Amino acid sequence: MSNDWLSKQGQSAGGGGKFRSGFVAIVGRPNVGKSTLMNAMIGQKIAIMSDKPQTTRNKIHGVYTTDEAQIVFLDTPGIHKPNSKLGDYMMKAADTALGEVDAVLFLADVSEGLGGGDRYIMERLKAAKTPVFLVLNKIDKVQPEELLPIIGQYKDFLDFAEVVPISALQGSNVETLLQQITRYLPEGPQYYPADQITDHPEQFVCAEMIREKILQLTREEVPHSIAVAIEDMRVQDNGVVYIGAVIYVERDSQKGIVIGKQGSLLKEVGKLARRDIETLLGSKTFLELWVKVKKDWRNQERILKDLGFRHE
Ligand SMILES: Nc1nc2c(ncn2[C@@H]2O[C@H](COP(=O)(O)OP(=O)(O)OP(=O)(O)O)[C@@H](O)[C@H]2O)c(=O)[nH]1
Repeated sequence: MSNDWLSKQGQSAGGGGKFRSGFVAIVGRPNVGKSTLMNAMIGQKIAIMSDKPQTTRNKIHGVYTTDEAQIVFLDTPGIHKPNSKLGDYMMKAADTALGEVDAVLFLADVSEGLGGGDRYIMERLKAAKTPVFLVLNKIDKVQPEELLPIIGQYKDFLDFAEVVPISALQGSNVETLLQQITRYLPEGPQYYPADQITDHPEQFVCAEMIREKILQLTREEVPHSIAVAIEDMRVQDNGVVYIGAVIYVERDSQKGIVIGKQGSLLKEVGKLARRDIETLLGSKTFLELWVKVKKDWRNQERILKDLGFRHE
């Protein structure tokens, strides 16, 4: 099955004139709101969101298109020091993203203050030749007069091309941010059709939606050792999309938690995920879920590749 099996047909590119386009990376330590911002800008749920750190593991391209410009966003994995092979993959993906872009959005959580994680990332950004924006998120959590001194702390560390305070959750200043980014893009073609919001295969997005529901419904320490693989995805004769997905956990005890009493938790995961997937695909969906134990999958290269983690 090809990856773009559900992709919409391309539209004609955005003509000549002064059309601007380019690639923009979003970096920031875990939980600063990268996925929330991506969703606020693109206006559709494409990146997994949770209140647990380090859940954005793959690069997700979100594409924002207007009559004048197209911005292709790379949602980089949370940058952190690698402690397993999975960490290695994340670091490489992030570095690749930084080398290819027209601008970098460094997202920071204004309510948490400048921490070691922020410094670590800014240190790496110092080497970047591309303009770096300081995007201070979660301004809804602080008083306006607190903002300026905080901005000062960050500016002492790095020379930012622009500073834009926002609330991704409430959508404040997100429009301004998009306008500012557009000013930094070169003249260029429309890379993607206007109705395309992500160039990731729908399979990946569906798997992330399932993962998101598990994270929401399990309060235990299970989530970090969970991966979801879509094994089968096809349109049936009756027009219903069939999806078969396997949830990988590391231990039998985790399997029990994910399944729940008499399958209750898994059933709820399926119900909630199906709702989101139907909205994404715009068609009725039949979702079947299995839970399998794969010991220490995070350190097994082959399984990582099967699950779609790749060096590029
Ligand atoms: N109050 C407030 N909360 C926010 C805002 N933006 C994001 N959040 C919350 O912060 C938490 C983390 O947001 P995510 O978008 O998942 O963060 P992330 O940076 O993508 O996290 P990783 O996937 O771990 O890299 C969620 O609970 C969001 O609802 C904001 O502007 N204001």
